[in-house]
Amino acid sequence: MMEMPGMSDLLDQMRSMPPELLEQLRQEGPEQMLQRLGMTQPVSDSTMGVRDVRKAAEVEAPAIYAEVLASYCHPDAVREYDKLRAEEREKLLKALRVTVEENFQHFSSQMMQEQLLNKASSLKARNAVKDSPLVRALRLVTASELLHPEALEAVEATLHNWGRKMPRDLHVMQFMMGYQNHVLKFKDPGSNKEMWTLRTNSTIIKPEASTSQPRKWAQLQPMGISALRLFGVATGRVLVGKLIVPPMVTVGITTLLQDDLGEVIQLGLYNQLQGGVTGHQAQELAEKQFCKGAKLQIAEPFLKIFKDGNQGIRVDSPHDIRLETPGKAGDTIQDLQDFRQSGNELYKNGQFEAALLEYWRGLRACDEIAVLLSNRSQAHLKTECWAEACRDSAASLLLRPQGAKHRARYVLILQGLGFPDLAQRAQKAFSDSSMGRLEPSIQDTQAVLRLTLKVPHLRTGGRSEEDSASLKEKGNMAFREGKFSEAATFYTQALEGHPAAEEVANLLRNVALSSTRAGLLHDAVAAAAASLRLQFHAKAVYHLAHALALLGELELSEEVLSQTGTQTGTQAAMTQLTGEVATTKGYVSLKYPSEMVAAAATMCRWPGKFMVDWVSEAIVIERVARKGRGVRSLRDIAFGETLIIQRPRGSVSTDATTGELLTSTDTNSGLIEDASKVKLTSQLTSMASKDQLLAKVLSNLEDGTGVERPVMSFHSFLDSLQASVLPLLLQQAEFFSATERLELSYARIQGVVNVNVHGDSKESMRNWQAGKSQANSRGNKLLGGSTALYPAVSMINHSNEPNCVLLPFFNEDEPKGMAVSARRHISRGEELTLAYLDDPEAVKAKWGIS
Ligand SMILES: C[S@@+](CC[C@H](N)C(=O)[O-])C[C@H]1O[C@@H](n2cnc3c(N)ncnc32)[C@H](O)[C@@H]1O
Repeated sequence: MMEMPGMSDLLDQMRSMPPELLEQLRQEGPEQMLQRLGMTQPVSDSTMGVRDVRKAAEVEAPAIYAEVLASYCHPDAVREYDKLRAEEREKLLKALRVTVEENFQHFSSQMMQEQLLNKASSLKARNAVKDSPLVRALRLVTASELLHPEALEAVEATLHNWGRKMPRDLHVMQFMMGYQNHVLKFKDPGSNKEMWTLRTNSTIIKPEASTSQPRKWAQLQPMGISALRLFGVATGRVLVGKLIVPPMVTVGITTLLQDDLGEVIQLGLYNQLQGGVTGHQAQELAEKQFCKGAKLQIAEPFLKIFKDGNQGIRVDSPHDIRLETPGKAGDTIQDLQDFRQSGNELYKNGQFEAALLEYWRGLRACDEIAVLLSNRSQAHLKTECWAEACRDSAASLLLRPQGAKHRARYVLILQGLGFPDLAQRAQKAFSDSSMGRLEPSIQDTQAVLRLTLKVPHLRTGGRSEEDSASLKEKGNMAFREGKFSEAATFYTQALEGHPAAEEVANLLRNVALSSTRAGLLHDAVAAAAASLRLQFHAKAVYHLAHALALLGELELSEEVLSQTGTQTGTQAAMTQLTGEVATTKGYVSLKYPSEMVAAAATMCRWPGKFMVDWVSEAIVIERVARKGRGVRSLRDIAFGETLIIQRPRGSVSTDATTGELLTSTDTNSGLIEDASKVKLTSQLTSMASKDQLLAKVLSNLEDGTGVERPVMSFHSFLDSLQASVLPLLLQQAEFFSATERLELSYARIQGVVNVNVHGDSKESMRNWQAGKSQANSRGNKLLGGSTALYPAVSMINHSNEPNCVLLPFFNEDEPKGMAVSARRHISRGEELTLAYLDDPEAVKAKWGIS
């Protein structure tokens, strides 16, 4: 990946420009300014994909690029081409086109900027360049007057070694030179790393099957680098190697992998960092996760030629790699504190998923605490204190999910509590049984939470003088003698006296907070509840009540809050939370009154902190002729009635003037996607590999392939309590049976994003907030904007004369949520519709809807 000159450079240059030139640029507006940056292609201005662009160029391009290959590239590359099958040749020529077009834009923009700075007159048209294969290739997409001879020469120079296999040492040396420049810029305190322009090209990615079944790693046959075939997927094979350089990050991670035979190959790893972080923020994270020395397995690798001309493997789906990072996972107090600190740093940067990984790495090393909790749950089980037993058992499973004894105990306890369906589901999840799916009723899950969370949180009593190990031994002895209550008391004392207990409770509280921020609400509940089994802390109660309220469990949240009492420092926050939960409960019981929603929409501000996913009982998802699924009314709906309230299930906002200008181009379609959409796709891809609930929601959304998705209840599209997550356990794959786990490919998620997300430019959001325009008259998002997914809202089909209206709510410039209201009376049985965009032509181009 090549790094591009920053937009900030241009802005800085503009400040030092002659006034008349500056005025000329201002008058030209942002579109032209972007063109001067070399972005001459059309921009995908909103939410869903554009279908046909540059068809003429598509027809002529292969022949012209075959000429480019023969005229400018090394004979080795031509020989490689000759060896390929027709469809692989086509891909090679497309890869060449990506290099030519992207490098040309890069060099042109560099020259344009230099000239802008040096003399205004250079903006005028220049002499025509001589005809050549390269010029003919670029004329397919660029006006003749924009072809700078210097830029053409620079592109030509980059083609000499394009597509050739490079000797190992040269490859490493070239990489390290690039890395040093990259890191110097990144780590130089003088350079403004907030302002980088980052480009990626997604024209040639691995063709992926649309299956969402987990990959069977054990069945893959190992292979070496020499067995890779250009533009082919090594089906049924796994490449194993070691990373031999530090990672270099722009949009994806570029690094080098060496196999057992000492051969080296470049890797382009996308969507692999926790939370789908990209850009400069990702460098430190990548250095941690993809450090030199890490062992990597790549399933069914795909070999291509990158934009920089190097051969290499591109990986887009997190499920395609397995990584073993060297480093500690110790359980000393210092280790735990280190994990907490590094997690906290990431949390401060807003990298919640990455922070969670650090916290969990620490927590998963806490065997002794897990055993004590498990022993105590066994003691409670014997005395049939099921609720206590359940909480301890779940807490121990968070620390040690694979422990067979811990798992068996959890199943027994659910039975003891009186919930055989839940127990059976847990049994299936833990035994990876392929027997049919079982989803217990949501009422069962709610009931277990009500029972278990009623158990008072343990408050630290007086500590015993004895050390934890001998107290545990005493507990074991009491247990063997059948004195189960006594055993439980000894285990409690052993936990209180354990040197790591406080740190584990701290880590769990941090998990609860980060999980809430990352939208992993079941995880937040589980972690907060577990921390309270080790130590009473008002903050843990707060996190627990907060996550429950966001899940829509308002009464349960109130019950938890009522158990707290007061604690200095948190009382104000608790009082506020209690008030907010009560207010939200009022809104829900009144079905979000239309006056309240309308008043909030006028101000663009949602009253209070909470927005809880909610859908009116008046609407239902059904199959609709020729539209897939849609939403229908079950009764007459009054004008203004609120129908859906939803928080985004993933949302990204960007501002190119204060941050990165990140774009992704698809040379096939000629589209440039903006930063917020590129980042959201990456975020959802990474998150869905950790979060089974999100994976399930995404797998049930349309992805543009024409495959019919099942009719589901609205409930399954809401971020609310879901019965598929076992009580007080996590929404991560390890707590779901292998047959139920979903592994969604990047291509699938990209399709879902194209069809379903809502996006807006910064400019249009501000106008909307100032009451100046409609929210769905989008502007250019390249300079800044937001993209978010609202799964329930995206069930509603489009109409040019819609009967519903979308009301967006913002928190500063971040989308906070969406309301759908009736914009006129809707009769029973009518389909609900929204106008995706105001312009019918744009709707036709993007969704093919006329
Ligand atoms: C955001 S989704 C709406 C829900 C979708 N029908 C489903 O089953 O998931 C957008 C997609 O729905 C379909 N669609 C929406 N409005 C339509 C209309 N008026 N006519 C035909 N298809 C429509 C198109 O396939 C479009 O890509």
